[in-house]
Amino acid sequence: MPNPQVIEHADKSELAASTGSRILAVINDAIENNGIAHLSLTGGTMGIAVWSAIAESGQARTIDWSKVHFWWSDERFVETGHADRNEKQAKDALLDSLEIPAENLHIMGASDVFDSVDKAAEAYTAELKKFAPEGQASPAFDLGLLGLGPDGHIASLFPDREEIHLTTFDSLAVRNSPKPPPTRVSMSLPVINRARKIWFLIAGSDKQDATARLRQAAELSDDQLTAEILTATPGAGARGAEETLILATQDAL
Ligand SMILES: O=C(O)[C@H](O)[C@@H](O)[C@H](O)[C@H](O)COP(=O)(O)O
Repeated sequence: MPNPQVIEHADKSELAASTGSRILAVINDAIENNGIAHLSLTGGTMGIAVWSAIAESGQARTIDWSKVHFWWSDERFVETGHADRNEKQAKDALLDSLEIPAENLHIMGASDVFDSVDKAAEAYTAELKKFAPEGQASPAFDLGLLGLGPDGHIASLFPDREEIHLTTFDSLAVRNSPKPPPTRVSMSLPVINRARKIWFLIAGSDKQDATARLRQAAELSDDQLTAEILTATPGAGARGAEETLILATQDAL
């Protein structure tokens, strides 16, 4: 896999606007080449800001949204409609205003739908499998978007814990998350990495330390990424098959 590349942006709004345009270009390409696009979304400030930027730009109308599938790399296990839900934030920012068939929105289970977070995680593993090519456990995403926490986490894979080391293509239940809310569902790293492109969206000076660690790891080949590096900075393990971009604001670098 090629090593991650850094692209610097002046500020959050430039990062959101330019990433929004890039996302639409990836979707167009995927539809042109394969007739379908699979995107894996993230929550977090920038993860939502890109959808608001697309909404403001008016560019959304250029896409046939019936051909686009939305997945989430993690979700908060709270009830449907709760303001903490990553899917709710993305819907409010843009998705609800588009003509997307309900079956294209692959939403991780909410606490009013599943009586345990384990069942919500199992259901997502099954949903991924349903859309996987023959012999695979999940679809290959055309694009996976990721935020990076100030501690170096991605999705709900946090430092100094076991989850980042899971090697199966599953979604997993996360309890006692250091970032609230405490109960979550997350894709495992192998599922996240089944992506042609992975883009980190990173803004703000509180991300400097984590971004520096990510950039250090970006110099390493896949074989050099040790368990120790992954434990300290889970984001270091995320790499797309064709491309990994660190799209960041100046103050995050
Ligand atoms: O569920 C979550 O909390 C997010 O998916 C998480 O992984 C987020 O992307 C990062 O924490 C960055 O968030 P910010 O962009 O808000 O700093």
